[in-house]
Amino acid sequence: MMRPLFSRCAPRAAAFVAPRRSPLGLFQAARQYSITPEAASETKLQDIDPSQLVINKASNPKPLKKAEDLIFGRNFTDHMLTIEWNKTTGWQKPHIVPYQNLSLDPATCVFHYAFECFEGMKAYKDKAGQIRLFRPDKNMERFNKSAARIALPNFSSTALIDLIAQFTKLESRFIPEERGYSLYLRPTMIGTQKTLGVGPPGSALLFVIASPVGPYYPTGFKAVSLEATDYAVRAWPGGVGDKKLGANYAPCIVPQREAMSRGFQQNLWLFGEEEYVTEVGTMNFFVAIKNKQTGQKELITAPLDGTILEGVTRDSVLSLARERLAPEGWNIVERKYTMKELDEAASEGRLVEAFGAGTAAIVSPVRAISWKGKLVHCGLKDHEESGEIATKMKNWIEARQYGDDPHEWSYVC
Ligand SMILES: Cc1ncc(COP(=O)(O)O)c(C=O)c1O
Repeated sequence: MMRPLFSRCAPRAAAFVAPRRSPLGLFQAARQYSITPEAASETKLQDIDPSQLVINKASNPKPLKKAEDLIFGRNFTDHMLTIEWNKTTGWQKPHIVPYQNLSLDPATCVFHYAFECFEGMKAYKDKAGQIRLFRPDKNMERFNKSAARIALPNFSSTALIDLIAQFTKLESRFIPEERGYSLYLRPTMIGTQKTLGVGPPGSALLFVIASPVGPYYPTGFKAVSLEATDYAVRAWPGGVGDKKLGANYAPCIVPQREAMSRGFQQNLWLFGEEEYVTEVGTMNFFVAIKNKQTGQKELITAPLDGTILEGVTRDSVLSLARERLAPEGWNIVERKYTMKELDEAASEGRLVEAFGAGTAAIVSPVRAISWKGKLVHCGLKDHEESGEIATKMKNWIEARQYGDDPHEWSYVC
């Protein structure tokens, strides 16, 4: 019988460990993650220390699934990375243990008040067989921001990247060699204190699990159609829609199911009376439009105003567009735009293409959007499944993920 993971969980009286960061560093961390100086003082506790990693290997390695049988998020590797935290001593020794159930008291705060945040990132195998993480620093930055917003502890990004790299290397046999395959990594943090009192958790667990995944479009791009949701909102100014909290996701399922029941693959989230376009399902959204006045081509996406997730792919698309499309005459714009504006551009033949952007698919071309009872066509011809920019972006980003285009975004484990 395996030892339950939480036998180590009770806070212990331990020696005080001197802070690693200067007081100025602590203040800056507090500002960066919008946490109070009191919360920042928690960083005086032990930070995550990769040199203390304890590895307990699985005695029964799992048989590998055939690459073509992989279903997203259904199969998991042999191990998991776990790191416990408590408010008395901070982060404990990291462990890599056999993949196993968690044992939690029914009164654990995560079950009652949703103290949970997570990340979604991928590891790729390059032609030389090396394992590469794509922009893990971005995921760690967002993970820390999400955790701080729900009173979970922060940690050193570089320390967790180091541990995720070690964990990923240990699981490398699960990453198929073929192009398009990868290992989806799910860093997760939960509050583990046993209490029904509503307050900051006194203990937490950070764990990372991994699931081998195949190409999102095994037979090439398939453009999707969307339903604009006008009866529910995903996020609002001052809310938490820009954080990757589990609590943001469950309420999105019903509108998504509604859209699917009417034959649309995803729903498009609008905001406010103006019906600003924000995100599509669990992806950021881009549109390419010819400007009405100047005729200039513009690649537009909603700004980071707190109502959309700060997607790593969104940032990659913007950065590549500024590097490679701007010199060709494209204007790259982060601004608010409305569904009415899209409809007008479509009816005047100025809507060139639209696509979602996220880790799962990289880009997801959009054929049409159902809005106020009509279909807004997004520029694809009937026989086309992707526009030019979506296709280029997928190729450019993939080249960096798989190391064909060596770049600092790719972290060799
Ligand atoms: C709501 C939401 N928006 C956007 C994204 C895209 O983010 P990323 O590019 O970091 O995967 C995600 C990804 O999980 C998401 O859940």
